[in-house]
Amino acid sequence: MTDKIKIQSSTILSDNWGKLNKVKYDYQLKDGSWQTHEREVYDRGNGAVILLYNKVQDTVILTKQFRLPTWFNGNADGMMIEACAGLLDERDPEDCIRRETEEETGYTLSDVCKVMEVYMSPGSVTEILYFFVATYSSAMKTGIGGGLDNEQENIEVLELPFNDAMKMITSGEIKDAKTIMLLQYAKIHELL
Ligand SMILES: Nc1nc2c(ncn2[C@@H]2O[C@H](COP(=O)(O)OP(=O)(O)O[C@H]3O[C@H](CO)[C@@H](O)[C@H](O)[C@@H]3O)[C@@H](O)[C@H]2O)c(=O)[nH]1
Ligand SMILES: [Mg+2]
Repeated sequence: MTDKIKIQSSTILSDNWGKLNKVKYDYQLKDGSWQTHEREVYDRGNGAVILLYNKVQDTVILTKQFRLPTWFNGNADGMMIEACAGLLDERDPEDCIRRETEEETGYTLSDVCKVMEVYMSPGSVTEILYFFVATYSSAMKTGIGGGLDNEQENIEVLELPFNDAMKMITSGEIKDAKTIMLLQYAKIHELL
């Protein structure tokens, strides 16, 4: 914790699914002087995301689902193609992403590899996202996926050639940051 920050006040603007606070704080500059800032901070917890890849087939598993915030901001049908991801509960990120993968894609994984931790929107959202990769095969398919009915997820599971997925970044069909980061990670590290 830094001693360059002194919180003056924190006001809850919304406390529902996530918590939105307005925070007033003093921030010490390099020259030792202090400035007063006000920022809104949205806390909806942390998350985990995973790219499933198959070296033999050169394919990846992605998901497709409706994302309301994107529909409000230029995404005509609101559908997003994304790597499988979920919010963390009390379990650790690896346990969570294994469970999320089963729920959303129907695959039960063996080894998973954590590759990075990322603040996805550091100016306003507290979330850290834990990034994983894992190999999959048809033998690991133990369920139908699709997400939980009681969470109204309606997730479609896509199996795509890796090269097609990479081209979909350029074409704009894939516009989700975590998904682009994982596909590029796979390319840079020659996972497939
Ligand atoms: N009632 C209610 N339910 C919500 C709300 N927001 C989300 N939910 C429910 O909570 C579920 C969360 O599903 P997860 O699979 O656990 O999370 P995610 O939405 O896929 O989150 C992942 O992607 C996000 C966006 O990229 C990431 O921010 C997050 O860390 C994670 O990786 C959603 O499907 C939806 O049913 C809300 O405001 N109100
Ligand atoms: Mg999800």
